[in-house]
Amino acid sequence: MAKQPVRVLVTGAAGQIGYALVPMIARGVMLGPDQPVILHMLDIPPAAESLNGVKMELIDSAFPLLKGVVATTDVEEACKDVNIAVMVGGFPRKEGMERKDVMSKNVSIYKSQASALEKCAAKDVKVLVVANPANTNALILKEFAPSIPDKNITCLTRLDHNRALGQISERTGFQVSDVKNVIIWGNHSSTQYPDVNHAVVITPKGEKPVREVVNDDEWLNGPFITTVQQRGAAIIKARKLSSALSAASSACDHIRDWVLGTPKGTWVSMGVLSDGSYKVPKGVIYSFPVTCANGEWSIVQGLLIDGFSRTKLDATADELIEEKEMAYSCL
Ligand SMILES: NC(=O)C1=CN([C@@H]2O[C@H](COP(=O)(O)OP(=O)(O)OC[C@H]3O[C@@H](n4cnc5c(N)ncnc54)[C@H](O)[C@@H]3O)[C@@H](O)[C@H]2O)C=CC1
Ligand SMILES: O=C([O-])CC(=O)C(=O)O
Repeated sequence: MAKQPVRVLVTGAAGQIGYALVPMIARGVMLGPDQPVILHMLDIPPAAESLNGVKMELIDSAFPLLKGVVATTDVEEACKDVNIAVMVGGFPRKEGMERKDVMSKNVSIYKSQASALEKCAAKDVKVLVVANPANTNALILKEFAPSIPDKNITCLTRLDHNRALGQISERTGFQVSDVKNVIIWGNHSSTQYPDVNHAVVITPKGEKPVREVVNDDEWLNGPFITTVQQRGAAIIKARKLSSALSAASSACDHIRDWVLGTPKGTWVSMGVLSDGSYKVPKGVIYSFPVTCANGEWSIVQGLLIDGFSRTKLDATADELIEEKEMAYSCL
């Protein structure tokens, strides 16, 4: 029997991530090749014409899985009965800015859209915040949508996770699909900590630790970390626009693994509400290693954190606490 369509909201759908993301969703990249979808697209009134153009292109693409398109500038209409909400709407940073520099513009959007989601979305809606500062926007959304379960509100650090996999693949010559279990800890910002201490490469001789295969701790503890931390800025410098296709692709990875489960023996990175695991302060949305099954994520427990890592986990937590205070002062 054919599955019932899932309603997927994309906010900021007339923007550049939106333009890359909606065809991926309509093709089944996010929810699988047998899952029909109805796309809900929200943008602001000045972008209404452009949003309608995206709707026209979706119709013209004749995607077999796409069972309907709602394109609107009315936030409540956009949120009505949605099962999944990918929150991309907001202002991107420009060259020379840190992600928290767009805080005052973006957190107020997340406060008001939290109320619309709470009022109109399906009760078990799963929310992924992409717009920056992603962790803190997700936190604000959580605080102002108290009836949405905390575990249903997440932010995107999968792009950073995928960037780390890509760097290890480039360095070692192994396929990116043969590298697994890197971790992004903390904030989606330049303080994030890309950690390879538990990562492995699948080689013809079996699984080997990334540290052994790379055999260059100086690179792993220095340029590797800063390259991943600064990759967003490097893309902005090169494109004069922020990452769009990689952000869209990673957003699909995030939701797909959350809904359909992570492969056995593999974890991914997701920004989720801290429960105090790994001595991370409670009450911030922090990126952890997680596995997913039956539509729920769980933080991977019991990983050894050495002194170098401890300092880095704490520094990115401190920044999130500072961002939380800054966000409240903007509201
Ligand atoms: N977490 C991550 O890994 C990444 C996050 N980002 C962030 O994603 C966001 C979107 O980036 P782009 O698509 O490049 O920007 P963009 O400027 O091309 O698109 C943003 C869209 O949001 C719309 N918008 C603004 N306020 C809105 C509101 N209140 N409701 C609905 N829509 C609204 C704008 O009209 C625009 O169409 C930015 O905040 C960017 O920094 C970008 C890349 C990666
Ligand atoms: O860096 C930015 O502003 C956009 C972004 O979040 C990323 O590419 O990681």
